[in-house]
This record gives sequence, C-alpha cells and structure tokens, in this order.
Amino acid sequence: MAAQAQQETAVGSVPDSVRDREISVEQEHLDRVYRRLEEKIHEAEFLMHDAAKRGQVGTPGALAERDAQVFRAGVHLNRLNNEYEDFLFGRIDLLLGKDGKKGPDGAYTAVEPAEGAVRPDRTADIAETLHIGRIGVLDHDYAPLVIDWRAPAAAPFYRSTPVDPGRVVRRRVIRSKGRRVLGVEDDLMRPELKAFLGGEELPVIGDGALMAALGQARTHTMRDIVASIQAEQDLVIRAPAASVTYVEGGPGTGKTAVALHRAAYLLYQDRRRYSGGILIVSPTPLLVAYTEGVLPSLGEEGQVAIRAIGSLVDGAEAGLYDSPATARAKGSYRMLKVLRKAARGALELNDSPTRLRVVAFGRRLELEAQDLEAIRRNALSGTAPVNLLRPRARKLLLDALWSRSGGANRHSDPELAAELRSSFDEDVTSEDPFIEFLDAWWPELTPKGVLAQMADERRLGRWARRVLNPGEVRRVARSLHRDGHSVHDIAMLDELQAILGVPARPRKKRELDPLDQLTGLEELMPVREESQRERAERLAQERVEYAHVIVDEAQDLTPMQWRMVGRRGRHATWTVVGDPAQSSWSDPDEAAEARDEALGTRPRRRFQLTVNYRNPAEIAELAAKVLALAMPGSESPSAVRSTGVRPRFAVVRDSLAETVREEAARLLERVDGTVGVVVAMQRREEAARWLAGLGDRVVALGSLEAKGLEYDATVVVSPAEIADESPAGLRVLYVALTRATQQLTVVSGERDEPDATGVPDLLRD
Ligand SMILES: Nc1ncnc2c1ncn2[C@@H]1O[C@H](COP(=O)(O)OP(=O)(O)OP(=O)(O)O)[C@@H](O)[C@H]1O
Repeated sequence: MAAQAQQETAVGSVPDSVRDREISVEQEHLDRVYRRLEEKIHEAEFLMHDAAKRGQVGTPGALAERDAQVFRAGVHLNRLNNEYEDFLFGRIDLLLGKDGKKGPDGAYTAVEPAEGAVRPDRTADIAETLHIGRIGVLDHDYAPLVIDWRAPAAAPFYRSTPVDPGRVVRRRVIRSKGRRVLGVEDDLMRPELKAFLGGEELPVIGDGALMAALGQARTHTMRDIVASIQAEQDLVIRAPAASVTYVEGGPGTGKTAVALHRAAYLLYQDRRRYSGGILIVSPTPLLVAYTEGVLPSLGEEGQVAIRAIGSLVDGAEAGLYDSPATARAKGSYRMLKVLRKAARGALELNDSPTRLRVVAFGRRLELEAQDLEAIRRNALSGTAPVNLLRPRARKLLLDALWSRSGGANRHSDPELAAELRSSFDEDVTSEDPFIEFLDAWWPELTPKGVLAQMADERRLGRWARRVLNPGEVRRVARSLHRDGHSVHDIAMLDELQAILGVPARPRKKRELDPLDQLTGLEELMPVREESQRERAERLAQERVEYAHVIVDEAQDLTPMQWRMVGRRGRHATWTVVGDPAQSSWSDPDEAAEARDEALGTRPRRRFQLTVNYRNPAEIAELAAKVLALAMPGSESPSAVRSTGVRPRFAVVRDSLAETVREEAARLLERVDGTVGVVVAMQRREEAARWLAGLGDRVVALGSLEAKGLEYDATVVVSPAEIADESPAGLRVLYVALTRATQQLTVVSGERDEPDATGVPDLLRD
C-alpha cells in the first residue's frame, strides 16, 4: 500500500518534458535495434548470395552453421516485415547482481542484488538495463540489445513485485507502433530507494500498463499478454516441463492466455525436444478461431497444432450437437463397453456368409454356420484389435478345413505331414471362393462403418444390453442416423480406431533432400521451403502423438474424450488448465477418473490462478451468486478492476426477440468492441435471426459455445432456460455470466420469475 502511495506521488510530479525525454530515450534504443536488425538482414542476404556462389564448399558442420545463420536471419527478416506493433515492449532497470555470471543472451542472470548494491543512505546505482521483446537481438559485441521475453534474464520483468522486487528497481512497459515509440508506463518496484542512472535520478512515468491493456476494446480475436504477464501467471508459463503441470483458476484468470504463452516458452526453451510437436486441445472451433492468432504474434506457429476437440480425428469434423442426455450416454465410460461389443458384433451382420465351400486336393470341403460361429468366437477371444485378428481367423478356418479333409492322417512322418499341410493351405487360399468368403466374413472394419451399424436401434440394444437403458439406446441410435458427427461421435470414432486397429500396409517413404541430410538441417530447412502454416498442417496430419499436450478448458472433457486425448500424449509431458466450476459435463467425478487415467501416474505440479482480469468487480459479484448455487463453498477469483457500471436487468416487453435485439443495440452504442448474446443451446439459431442487420460487432451464441470467449459486453438471455437445459446447467450459466469485460445485461422471461426490478430468481440474494 505504501509502495502504491509513493508511486502515485512520483507519477503525479512528472512533467511532460520528462515523459517526452523518456520516450525519446526509448526511441533511440528502438532505432538502434532496427539498425542492427537491418545489418543482420544484409549479412543474411550476403551469406545467401555467397553460399550460392561457393556451392558446397566446406565441412558439413560449417555448412550447417552457415545455413542455420541464414535461416535465423531470414526469420528475423520475416518477423520485421510483419511489422509487429510492439516488437520491443519492456525494460527493466536493475541493481548490481549477486554473482557475475552472464547467460547465453549476454545478460547477468542473478535474481538477488549484490551486497552493497544499495548504500546505507538508501541510494543505489542502476547497474544494468535490459530491454525485453518478442525475439532476442545482440549487438556486434554480443551485448544484448533486446532479450527474448522467454529468456531467463527476462523473467524478473514478469516476476518482480514491490513485495519481492529482486534486483528490479523500475519496470517499464513501452508502447510502440511500427518503428515509433508512442508511450511508456512505469512501475516502481523499490519505491524506498533513490536510484540513479548515469548520475541522474530515475524518473517514473505513468502507471497501470495492465489496466490499460484490460480496458481496451475487444475484437473477435485474442491478443497476446506478453507485455503484462503477471507474476502468478509467469510461474506457470515458465514451470519446468516435467510430467504434468496442472493449473486451476476461475473465469478470466488468464488460463487460456497462460496456456498459449507456455507453448511459446517451451519451444523457445528446448526447440529440439518439442520438435515432436505441441498439441493444444480447445473445446470449440470458435475458441480455436479466437486464440489461433496469439502464437504467430509471439513468433511461434510451426510446431504447435491448436485443434478443437471435435477435430482431432482426421477425416471427420464435429458439426452437430447432441442433447445433454445423448451426450451423457455417448461420453461416459459406459460407452467404451458398448463400442467393444459393437466392434466385434459388426462382423456378424445380416449379409455375413453362413457357409464356406472350397475344393482342395480334389475334394469338396464345407464349414457350416455353427462351425463358422465357433471359429469366429475362438478368433475373437484374443485381445488384439479386431482388424488385426483376421490372420488368426484365417488360420483357424484353414485348421478346420484341414481336419475335415482327413489330410492329417495321411502321413505319419511329421516332415511330410507338414509339407502336405502347407500345400493344402496354399491350395485353399489361392481359390477365389475362399478369398471372397474371407472378405465378406471378416471384412476390414472402419470406425465410421461400425458407428453407422450402431444407428440400428435393435442392434445397438443388443450390444448395449445392461449398459445403456432403453431410452439411451433409442437416443444414441437416433442421433447416429443424422448426417454428420457430433463432438462425442468423434471420440467414439477415435476409440473405435483403437479397438479395430489398422492392418499394416506398405508405407510410403518420405523423401529427404540429400543436402539436408548432409548438413543435418532437416529440422530447419523445410521452414524455408514451405510456410509455417503449411508445415504445421503437414505435421498435424502426419502425427498421432505429440511431445507436449496442452488441454484448455480441461473440466469439460468427457471420459471418452480424455481417452482420445490421452492417446495423443502417451509419452508426452502435459499442461492441463481448467476450472471445475465451469464444467458442462454432468458427472465431474467420472471425468476426473478418466483424466487421471489419461495422465497416468506422472507426478503433478499444481498451480492456482486467483485474479480475474476479464470481469469488472460488478459483474464478478453477480456471477458469484450463481457459483454459490453451482458449487457451494468454492471461491470466486478476485476481480482486478471495477468500472462503476452495474449489470442491467431487463424483462421481456413485447417479445423476447424484440427485447434482446433492443438490449444488444443499446450495448453496441455503449462499447467500442464486441457484444455477445448468450442463449440456451436450443435457441441459438433463432437468436442469430433476432440480431440480423445489427452488424458484425454482435454475435449470438449457444451457452456451450460461449466457453472461453469474451466480449466487451454481453446479453445473457433467460438464466433459467440456460440452467435448466442440462444437469450441469448452473455451471454453464456461470460461464455465460462471466464473458463480459465491461457491461452485462440479463434478460428475463417468465420462467425466470423476475422481481419488480427485473432481477431473475437465480440471481437474487
Ligand atoms: N496479465 C495479463 N495482462 C493483460 N491481460 C490479461 C492478463 N491475463 C489475462 N488477461 C486477459 O484477461 C482475459 C481472460 O483471459 P483468459 O481468456 O486467458 O482467461 P481464462 O482463465 O481462460 O478464462 P475462462 O476460464 O473464463 O475461459 C483475456 O482478455 C486476457 O487477455
């Protein structure tokens, strides 16, 4: 508190001339950075030119080094050409450190000040100034001009607080556009000190870089938070990637932002280790679209695949929704039993042949339905995937035919008997009727084919006996009749793929460029040949397992989805972020069990995020009432700011459509950015029509689609409808109420039982 007060005094006393001077100091530094980058670009161009002239002269090691340098310069060039608005965004002024060690980026790494760094009269000199940016840049003499935000030396920029300042005296956020510095905002970490830089006292300009970031209007895409990452978030981002990093936090605490920045950090820290790829699993395509720009803005995209949970299986994309009851049956562990039965049962379809007739050694041999059934049962008693059991079934058929043929008794000499048997097998298996029989009787099953079989209610009833009740069987079968897939069908397809297995086929060899092999640059060179995005897409297609898996909104994964995601990270390290209070899954205990199974016995490091950066206190307070109903006893994160604007309560006037439209239009006038209208899932199509013509700043969303998203303002339509829609309805309502960064309007219908002031029953004290 004292620190805050002193800082405000200091801020108040800074004249404009000091501010202008500080801006021009940073401008000079940014100019130097750009000059240096231009030099590097020229060097790179010269190198490329020179390399082309010299051909392949030199040792493979030297060639590799040269190519790597060209590559790095190319990357810088590329990033510069993209003109990041805030390429350089931070600065820290530090006291002398405890040890004299420099990190690889040329900066001293000590966190704590050296003894004597502060004089007894509380004066001190700034010993080191570091500028922090999206990528690192070194001067000719290897002095750091810019430190990459992910480097260890940059950590104090995020970690230092007035309570625990370490060496940092002043932390500065620099705002720039293109090559121009627009402003600076300082935080004083050691307000008790009188610190000097170059003989002059350190000035402190403005305050609230974080607040400025939070108050900005929202667009339909997320921004990175690299300039204002907070200490508790930084701990998660830089946590060592051992085993499982488990992060919980309420709405708006930055879980998604932290997950994305962590992906960029892990790649920076150990690119080779993560060449196996990082998978980020997101709950909806809307959230993927909202977040996918963040990694490119941090200079990373090639090795990270952000996929919606409904897009994890190639060749299938979730576009349909299931009712809560259907979803419950499809997503639960019980479905696993049904799928195992279905995968085996799908072999016994109505058109499966019931008799096998072949001619061998001049004799007609026959197997009847009963024999065939016994053979099938025997073959299926193995645990291998069904498609991989076909050779076993084939062998059992041949055994049965052989014993029918009486061939076993013809020779007593084992060698001759074996020879006879092998020519018998050859005779039978080269006959068309046998091949045709086998194809029809033990066809290669596909996941989509088996799922289609499950759409038959009677058949599904058989496979799901004593596992699903008749109502569930009916609902699941009907839902599988539709054209397309739901997000739950995707997990079922993936499970079926694992149960069925893929028979081995000859693999196409990937061609390697001989020069790449020579230089050992297979990792780097393709980036120059294909765009980052193309590479990401190619890798995602080729890859089934990843080196690191990040699960966003982890509380929503059903047991079947955990199994699907688990298969993609069997040897991976994990980052799991979520909030149990926002879970839309009806049985969180069952999901937790599935999560634990997917993560195995790997040790976990747990983190809790406690500050809500999205909602103003006025909105957070209202949402807390629903939290108390949804999860009694759980704590709301504390809101970091307040706007003075209380939520508005409206009741339906002429019609729901008109009221919602008017309220949305009203909010569009009051905020500069986006407005989200959240309705119960069953209303999402009509809600889009209500808003027709209001422009693209406003969107209608079903309650489940609102997951993870945010808007300047939101209209939440009929809390009761949202809450009643599923067993997890109150938690879904809690999600809906926590999407706004500035203003919230709640519209009540009759079912909400609003009081005289329009406050619905669910939101009253
Ligand atoms: N340190 C920060 N600096 C600036 N903005 C931040 C910071 N941390 C979070 N934010 C902003 O707060 C908002 C909420 O962040 P985010 O969506 O990551 O939260 P979340 O915990 O995933 O929320 P939810 O659980 O509701 O999906 C975003 O706009 C994000 O940019």
